Amino acid sequence: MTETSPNTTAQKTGAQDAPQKIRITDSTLRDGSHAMAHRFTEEQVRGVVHALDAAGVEVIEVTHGDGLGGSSFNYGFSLEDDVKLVAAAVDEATRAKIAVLMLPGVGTVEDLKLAHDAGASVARIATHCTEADVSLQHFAAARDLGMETVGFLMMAHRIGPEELARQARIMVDGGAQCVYVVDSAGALVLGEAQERISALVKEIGHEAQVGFHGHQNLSLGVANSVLAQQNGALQIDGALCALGAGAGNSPTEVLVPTFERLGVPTGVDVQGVMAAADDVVKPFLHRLPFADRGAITQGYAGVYSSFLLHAERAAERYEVPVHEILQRVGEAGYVGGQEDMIIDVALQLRAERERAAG
Ligand SMILES: C[C@H](O)CC(=O)C(=O)O
Ligand SMILES: [Mn+2]
Repeated sequence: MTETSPNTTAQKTGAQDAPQKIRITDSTLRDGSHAMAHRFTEEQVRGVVHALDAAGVEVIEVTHGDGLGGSSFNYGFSLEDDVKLVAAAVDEATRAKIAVLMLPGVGTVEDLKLAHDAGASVARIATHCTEADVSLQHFAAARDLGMETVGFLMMAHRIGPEELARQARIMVDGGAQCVYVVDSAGALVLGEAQERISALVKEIGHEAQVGFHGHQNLSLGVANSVLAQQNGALQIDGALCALGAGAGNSPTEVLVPTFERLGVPTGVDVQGVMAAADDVVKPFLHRLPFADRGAITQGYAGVYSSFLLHAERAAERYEVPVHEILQRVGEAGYVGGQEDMIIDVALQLRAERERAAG
């Protein structure tokens, strides 16, 4: 069975059978880019890739937090060019595949080609959970380039399991070999993650794999990942030290020993991945991802995790509480790409406060 073979074993075997191996994708160098305000250096990228590769992590994602082409005024400028960092990661890895993320419209097929030329071999194409159809030409291009393809249905809490499964079907018909339930807001609570994974496995599991990408805003990233695996997910995302948007991602160094204790093979060395977190990532962090009031509000109100730093900056500038901004952003239902609306919300709150003060 190849790494990207469908979930057939998960569907056919009984509970007593040995669990199928899952694949961990580490997103420290992509989702973690949000938490680092996109300031990763080449030296940091090399250090993280070296440690993850040595520990046996099979896929390492390296891109601006908002994917290829994300370096911009709206999302935040990268310190280093994405393609340069991808090339450094490819150079450093001895066995891991290097993945890139792209959001159609933020990045283009041309960006994907450049990343592929630099050695990236996995294309993760992300859309809002209701917009899978915008990914079709990008899956086709990635397949033409010979890349492995993964679909990312972001903000998966916003629609029900059956509708999400229909969107996953669109991605698979377009060429995705795996589709992820992406809990961008860290808002899915246990059974809600489980139901979405089950619906996708039922719809696409005989043709493609299903994955889960969690955020820790309600501290459920690891628990939701376990439930995802138990319901047939074969690809799980994590990040060292949880480095990711909002309160961060499911920590890779917690996922690996947890799955080992559950008897689920990951192929990753427990001590190696714990050392990667402690010795390589922790020393360069200015702040550890943490479920503070802003991040918890994101999980509670269903707000895109990547909005956290944008909201914190607006809160400071317009002197309004960050959790109030995020609560309003959640009520308004803004999605990735609407970062500028955070300023609008902060200005509204500020005006309301001034009116109330007379
Ligand atoms: C572009 C986003 O950061 C993708 C992601 O990791 C998520 O939605 O979560
Ligand atoms: Mn994420």
